[in-house]
Amino acid sequence: MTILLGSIADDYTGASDLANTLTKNGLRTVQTVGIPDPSLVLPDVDAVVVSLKIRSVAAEEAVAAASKAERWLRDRGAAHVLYKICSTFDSTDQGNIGPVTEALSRAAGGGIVLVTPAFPETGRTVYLGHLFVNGQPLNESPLKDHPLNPMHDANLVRVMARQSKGSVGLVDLPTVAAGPEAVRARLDALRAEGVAAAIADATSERDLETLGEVALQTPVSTGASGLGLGLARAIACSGRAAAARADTSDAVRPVGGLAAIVAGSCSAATLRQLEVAERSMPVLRLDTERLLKGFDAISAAIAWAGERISAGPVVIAASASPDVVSRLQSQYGREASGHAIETATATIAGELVARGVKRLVVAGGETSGATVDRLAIPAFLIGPEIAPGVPVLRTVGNAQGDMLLALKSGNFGGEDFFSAALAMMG
Ligand SMILES: Nc1ncnc2c1ncn2[C@@H]1O[C@H](COP(=O)(O)OP(=O)(O)OP(=O)(O)O)[C@@H](O)[C@H]1O
Ligand SMILES: O=C(O)[C@@H](O)C(=O)CO
Repeated sequence: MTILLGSIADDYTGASDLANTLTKNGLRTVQTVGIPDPSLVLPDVDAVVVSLKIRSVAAEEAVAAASKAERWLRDRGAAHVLYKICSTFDSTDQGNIGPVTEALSRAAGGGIVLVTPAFPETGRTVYLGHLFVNGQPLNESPLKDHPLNPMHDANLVRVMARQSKGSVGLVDLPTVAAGPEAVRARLDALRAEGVAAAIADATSERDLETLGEVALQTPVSTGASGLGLGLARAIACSGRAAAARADTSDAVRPVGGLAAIVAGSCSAATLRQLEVAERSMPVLRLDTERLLKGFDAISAAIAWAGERISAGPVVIAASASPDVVSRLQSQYGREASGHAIETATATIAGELVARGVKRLVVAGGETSGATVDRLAIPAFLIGPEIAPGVPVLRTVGNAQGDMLLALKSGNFGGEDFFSAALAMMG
């Protein structure tokens, strides 16, 4: 297998979002969880998205894991590697977008890296280096209250510079609108000034096609699914992708079994989706305060689910509003509370699967990462899209046999996302 496009995603939901975009834009794609074991049989594909869980770990750890994945992808022929970050640029002043981007660029021999989290289909646009989320500047959007990395600055040139050793420049919208030649000329000029990374504006798919065409001729880029769209279309236009079109129908063959939803995302979209789910499904709200005090919330949740799940899907959620989250964090610490709750939600998901759940929806990037690790799933085939950025996934190579999953990024999906997902999972 020769990979036309390699990607390293900093979390698992982001990986499935990207894999969905690449598939929709003509690349046969597989999502692996970490670097696959050599014994894992992968289908013949154009693109591999290696999912890592490195968004919120120490920068050195993120760099080490991403560097290993880059080596693996390059050894399989990937001439371009996209570092998939969140479309809301989730990170802190310590990283990890800057340090990982710099490490990947160094490994590829240096040069300027094009960076854009723009993903207009989900309302993420970048203008004059400022990120907007559904029309609101990042720092005024719900991301200001993110439990792990609250975003307080919409100026990505500044945000990226604070977490990078090299300097950061801007490719502005008029330049992008002028087309690939203008973007190349701007990157050359920035490189001559010693700039190591350039935030690129984009507000439309056309801008992303321009950026994808330019990025594809460089070894590394950093961005969200929008840049993936540009890269995929550039590869498809070059005629290098296999004649066989990406087909998602096989991935949703029925798997039977029970269905459940586990949510650890405290994002505004998830909170609304849970309210709506409460009208049609049993929803258990975990008492996270008691959980952190040592109460066995896991056994209680499993017992609760056991009484209901044979009658239909159940929802178990740790999710809470920003004021409740910040109260808990001030008492137990941001990392400690996040980690303890992720472990609890993943354990609950694992117990539900052990009791016959085969169709599972998980809300939240960190929550999905902990759950997929707990289930030891090595890879996913990409099924049809439930909502922009969220496909149905079919497990590959896991001990439980074929399962269907949906890993929902916190802010993705309409208010009826949960029932829409379950309807597509049979
Ligand atoms: N009630 C709560 N109080 C404090 N923290 C919570 C609570 N419920 C969940 N958490 C933690 O909040 C974090 C939510 O992050 P997660 O990445 O899962 O969701 P998200 O940020 O909405 O999703 P994404 O990263 O895809 O945008 C997790 O660490 C989770 O354990
Ligand atoms: O880009 C996004 O917004 C998502 O794929 C994601 O990474 C959220 O975790």
